[in-house]
Amino acid sequence: MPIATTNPATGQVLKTYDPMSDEQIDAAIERADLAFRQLRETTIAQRGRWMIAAADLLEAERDETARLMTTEMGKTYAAAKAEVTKCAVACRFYADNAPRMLADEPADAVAVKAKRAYVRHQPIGPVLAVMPWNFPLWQVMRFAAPALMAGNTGLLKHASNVPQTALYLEELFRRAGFPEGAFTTLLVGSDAVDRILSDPRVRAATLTGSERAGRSIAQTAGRELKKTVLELGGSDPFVVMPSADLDKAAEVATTARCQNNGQSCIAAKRFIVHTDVFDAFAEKFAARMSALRVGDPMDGNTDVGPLASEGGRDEIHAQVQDAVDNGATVLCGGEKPSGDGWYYPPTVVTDLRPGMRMWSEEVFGPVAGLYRVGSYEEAIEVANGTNFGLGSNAWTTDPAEQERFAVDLDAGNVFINGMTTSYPELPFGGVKNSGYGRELSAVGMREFCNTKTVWVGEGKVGAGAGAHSE
Ligand SMILES: O=CCCCC(=O)O
Repeated sequence: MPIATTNPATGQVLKTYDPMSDEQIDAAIERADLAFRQLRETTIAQRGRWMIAAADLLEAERDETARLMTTEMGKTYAAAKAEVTKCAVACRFYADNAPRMLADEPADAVAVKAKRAYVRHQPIGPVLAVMPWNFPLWQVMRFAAPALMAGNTGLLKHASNVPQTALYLEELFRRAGFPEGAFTTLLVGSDAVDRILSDPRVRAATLTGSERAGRSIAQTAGRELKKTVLELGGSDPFVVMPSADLDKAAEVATTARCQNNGQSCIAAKRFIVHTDVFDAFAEKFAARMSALRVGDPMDGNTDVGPLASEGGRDEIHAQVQDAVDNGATVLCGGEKPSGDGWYYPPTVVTDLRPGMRMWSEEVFGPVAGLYRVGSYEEAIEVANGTNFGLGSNAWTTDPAEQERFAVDLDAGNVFINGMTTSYPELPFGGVKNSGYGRELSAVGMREFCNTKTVWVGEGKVGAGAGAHSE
């Protein structure tokens, strides 16, 4: 894929970039390594001031940055502005909370026969971040803010269709005051990732992307014995039980499916509805999905903009067609529009069965699969009957049932009576083929830290180091 900005609303190529040469990549890794040595000597308070400066810049430049993202990948301008704001909030959150998250943790010195023992969290070095286009600023920020606050440096290999957003990020951290090389954008294709991660100066990698990309990076990291955090796809269930408020559930279901033009790993994708409320929910949901306005993402009245690529649109249409050819029913949408731009209408498909592509694959666009179930047990079986396990939603006002869902849903995130989303305060990640490791919160920040045990003895004969007799 060429490194280029192509406007999904028109299909027009606006700007292209040559990939960096091997020499340029080497020089960037060298700068990241040098910057790491510099950054680890700075105080957390200093890094916090730079992170706050990044938040200030993001807020001041919100509208133009949002326009850039909309032009590169088609999300609505309103959603893009909200994304910039979310990034600024995360910068402030990590500036404020990193001191607490990285503070030494005293251990029980007596129990370990020490004079003093504690756990220290130290940075590990340059981390490669391979990031997707769907939240081009946020996906990067949720890695970069905690990583830089911890004293690591970042090397970003962003998706090839968002090069201008990627370059903006490098500039943002530089202008905020971080040392040269602390955060670098590598304009490279995915063929360069193996080489970069194999470089001994690069200590770890984080990837948000497809299962295929995750397997590839995990293979390299395994060979090189490097830590990885992988956030891969999802086919999130959205379960609706008889006690649920159906109007609210249908409203949130529509947002949960069509947020970001349907292109989110944690978008609800499979709507699993108890038979007692199935018809009522289906009617409300299809009505809301059909009412969404599809169009120019810069227009404030638009709910759903174009998909990011022509290939992405062809893929979801092929998934819908496959279901229809095999006996599924389309309640709304399902027709590929002609004309410029890679638009696709909000679509609801029901009567899905195992063997259909929509049953087992992630659908990355505004297309919902609707499943009828007869009991709690069947709801759990369908919800967990996927190789993915990222987010999940359950709608029920019964407290006992809420507890059961929290335990039984096989996912990294369970949201009851609400939409799955990420918060800087909460860990984010998946199980099964949705990946491993966590981003955000203290858990995410420490993924790229050396959690170091420090044991201090008396240093005298008969006490301290080596005094363990058992
Ligand atoms: O594709 C993944 C989307 C994550 C969105 C979020 O962090 O809220």
